[in-house]
Amino acid sequence: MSRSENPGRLSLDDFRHEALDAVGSTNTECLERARKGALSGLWITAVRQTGGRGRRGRAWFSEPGNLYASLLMIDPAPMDRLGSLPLAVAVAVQDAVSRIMPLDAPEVVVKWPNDILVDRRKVCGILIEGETLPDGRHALVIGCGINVAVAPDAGLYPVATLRDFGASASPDELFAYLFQSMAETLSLWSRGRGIAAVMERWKQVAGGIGENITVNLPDRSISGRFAGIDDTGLLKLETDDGGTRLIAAGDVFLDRTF
Ligand SMILES: O=C(O)CCCC[C@@H]1SC[C@@H]2NC(=O)N[C@@H]21
Repeated sequence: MSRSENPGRLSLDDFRHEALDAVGSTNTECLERARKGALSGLWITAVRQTGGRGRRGRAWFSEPGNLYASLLMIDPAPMDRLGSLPLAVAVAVQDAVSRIMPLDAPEVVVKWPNDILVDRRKVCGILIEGETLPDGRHALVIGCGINVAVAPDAGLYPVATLRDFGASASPDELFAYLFQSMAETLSLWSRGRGIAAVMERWKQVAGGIGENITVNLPDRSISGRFAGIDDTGLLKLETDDGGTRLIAAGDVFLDRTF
């Protein structure tokens, strides 16, 4: 397929990086750049953020020592394919983090859809935000906060730093791996047929498949057996009544060690 038939398709050459010292939020900065005409593939990193944002409107600890990085994408895929984007991002982050971990460290595991865990503790938060630009294009920003050296307690999940497991890489060194893995993974994902390969990789690095889990939905919690994901990245939950529910969004809690 030519680029004109699929304008969102990314190639490795589209990715570039701008490093800042302090910024309000790297996600906000990317969205502002998009409004001024920036193209897909722009990474903004910052040593610290003065207004770092987490999911559900929570603040995100953003002092120096951790990695704060956001990637801008413009119309990366048709809307019906975007549900798999958070899982593709998780695949790339899992790969980058794995590369800086010592060989004897516990495995780096993905918890649906895109939490990154080591020893069942969260080491990275991912916030994907989007907006429609005045010219009708859709900007998406993928924001990654990785606990390299500091792990503030978020209350919801146990947390850890990569240093806790003996990783000595700096935020800049980790970013070099993230830049590479995100470019490779998203270039593949942005070609329609590449999604299947990325979803297969997600299953290989996922924790808890086959185990009992609880999913907190906005209005209630449901428990069941985590039966994996469908082709579009939806979570398949087998419930006690014998049915299978497909879940698009929710907070997953693993009932057991994996
Ligand atoms: O709540 C979460 O788990 C998501 C946290 C995402 C934090 C990152 S840090 C870089 C980017 N800029 C922000 O303001 N948030 C994201």
